[in-house]
Amino acid sequence: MSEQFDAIVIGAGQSGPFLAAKLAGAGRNVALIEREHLGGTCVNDGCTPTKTLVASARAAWAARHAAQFGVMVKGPVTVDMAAVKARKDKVVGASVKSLTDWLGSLKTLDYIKGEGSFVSSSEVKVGKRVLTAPQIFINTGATASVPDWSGIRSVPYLTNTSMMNVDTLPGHLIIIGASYIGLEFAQMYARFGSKVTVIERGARAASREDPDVSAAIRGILEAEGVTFMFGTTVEAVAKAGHGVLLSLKCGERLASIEGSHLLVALGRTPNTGDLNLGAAGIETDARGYIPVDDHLRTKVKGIWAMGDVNGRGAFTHTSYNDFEIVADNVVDGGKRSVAGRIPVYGLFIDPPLGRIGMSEAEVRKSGRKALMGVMPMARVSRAKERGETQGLMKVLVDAESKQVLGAAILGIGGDEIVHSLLQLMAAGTPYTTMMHTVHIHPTVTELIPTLLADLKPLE
Ligand SMILES: Cc1cc2nc3c(=O)[nH]c(=O)nc-3n(C[C@H](O)[C@H](O)[C@H](O)COP(=O)(O)OP(=O)(O)OC[C@H]3O[C@@H](n4cnc5c(N)ncnc54)[C@H](O)[C@@H]3O)c2cc1C
Ligand SMILES: NC(=O)c1ccc[n+]([C@@H]2O[C@H](COP(=O)([O-])OP(=O)(O)OC[C@H]3O[C@@H](n4cnc5c(N)ncnc54)[C@H](O)[C@@H]3O)[C@@H](O)[C@H]2O)c1
Repeated sequence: MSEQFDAIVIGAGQSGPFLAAKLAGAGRNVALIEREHLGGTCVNDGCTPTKTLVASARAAWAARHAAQFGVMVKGPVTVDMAAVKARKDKVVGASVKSLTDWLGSLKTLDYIKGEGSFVSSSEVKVGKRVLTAPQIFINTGATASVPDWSGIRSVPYLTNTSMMNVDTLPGHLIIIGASYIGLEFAQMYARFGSKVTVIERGARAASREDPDVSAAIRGILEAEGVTFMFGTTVEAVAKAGHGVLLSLKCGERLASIEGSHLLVALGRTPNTGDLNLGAAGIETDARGYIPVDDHLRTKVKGIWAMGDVNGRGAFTHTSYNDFEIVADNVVDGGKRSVAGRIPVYGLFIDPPLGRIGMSEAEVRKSGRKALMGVMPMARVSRAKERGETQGLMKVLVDAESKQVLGAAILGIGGDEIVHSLLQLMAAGTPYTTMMHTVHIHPTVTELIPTLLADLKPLE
């Protein structure tokens, strides 16, 4: 006998729990199915713990550089990795608890621990239970991809998930992949005191960024002792003592490298393999994502897909925005759409990168007439006063409409400051409005009008 609900949510990532709560708040009977931890990747082994660790790494950096500010720290600065992990666990634990308490307080929400899989387009199995509902929402997220290199299964490699259990200092951490995950962990562990080598098959770090931004990111990390090996792929992996030995190919040249720990950070695979989607009549695309329309509906009536699993975003804020769109449409009778969502994200190295809209490369490819301004952070008073002048600011605007097309702010506060340009973009306000507004001194944002006053045609 199946159990009847008004709605079923599979996966408790960054949209599922909020949608389940919204539906329950509207008086609907909802089943929320989660096989691991409430809050999914972001809370348990993604944003929250990594940014907590980044904060510990920043404290280590500040203590080591205190003398440069006239502050004397006696003796060598050491990092207690068990205490770092305990602090991280506390922050994560509090977040999971508050989510658990909140969801537990909702009377028509049934939280079911287990793995959900489709039996038909209106039925989902969890353990021995079969649930049925006219509306089913998938929010199953993604997991670290693991390559099929020879020997990989015989070594204790790490992913972003198992990294969360590390409570000792790796002697030499080798990271494969120089993108968001690899770069954040690289700087963090270099600051904790590990030797860090990053291996990347492409030619630069953060290759989705423009070459000047990539080069500045590389410079920041190299200055802190991180070694990069570009144009390099792993051929095989083997155990070596307590660590790992990697056989590498750098162009035509063969090489090897030995490390105490290996972190694999080369992308994520959507969690669709366990859902038995065929029973619901849903097919994934070639990379395993669930195709959706602009309202996040799958091709099967009554089934939606939100978050990383739909391939329309790969961030917590995009997953949460998926919840807002679906909730508005399904509960409040709205017509919101994902079309036109401005791409925004941060890279949380220190100083961070804040990114909105199009890159220079994307603007060039679009062929439109544009203006661009670039300013090194070394020109910003606040950066000089703080003694942190690495990075650059870059803004692109449409030459005719004067609207902001995109921006990259790599520097102190870059992740926050870039939002001022985001609001101009969202409101369709010409950049000249910001140029003519008085800003607070001394801030980083006060230099954006100066940057805008010096825009040059993109040749
Ligand atoms: C190391 C790291 C750092 C990150 N940092 C940031 C950051 O700073 N900012 C940012 O915006 N994004 C960041 N991200 C990305 C962000 O974590 C994800 O985009 C975000 O979690 C959205 O995921 P989601 O809602 O799609 O699902 P997820 O958070 O992945 O959750 C999906 C949930 O579904 C469950 N599940 C899967 N299959 C089933 C099933 N069959 N039955 C039941 N349950 C199931 C899983 O157990 C999981 O709990 C980071 C990611 C990583 C890995
Ligand atoms: N700050 C943030 O918001 C944040 C932080 C961490 C993760 N995330 C999310 O997690 C997702 C995954 O991040 P990621 O860094 O794992 O992956 P990614 O897909 O962004 O980058 C993977 C990198 O690994 C390289 N690579 C792939 N195969 C390789 C190989 N065999 N040898 C050497 N290099 C190889 C690629 O060239 C690329 O540079 C991102 O898309 C992002 O959405 C976001």
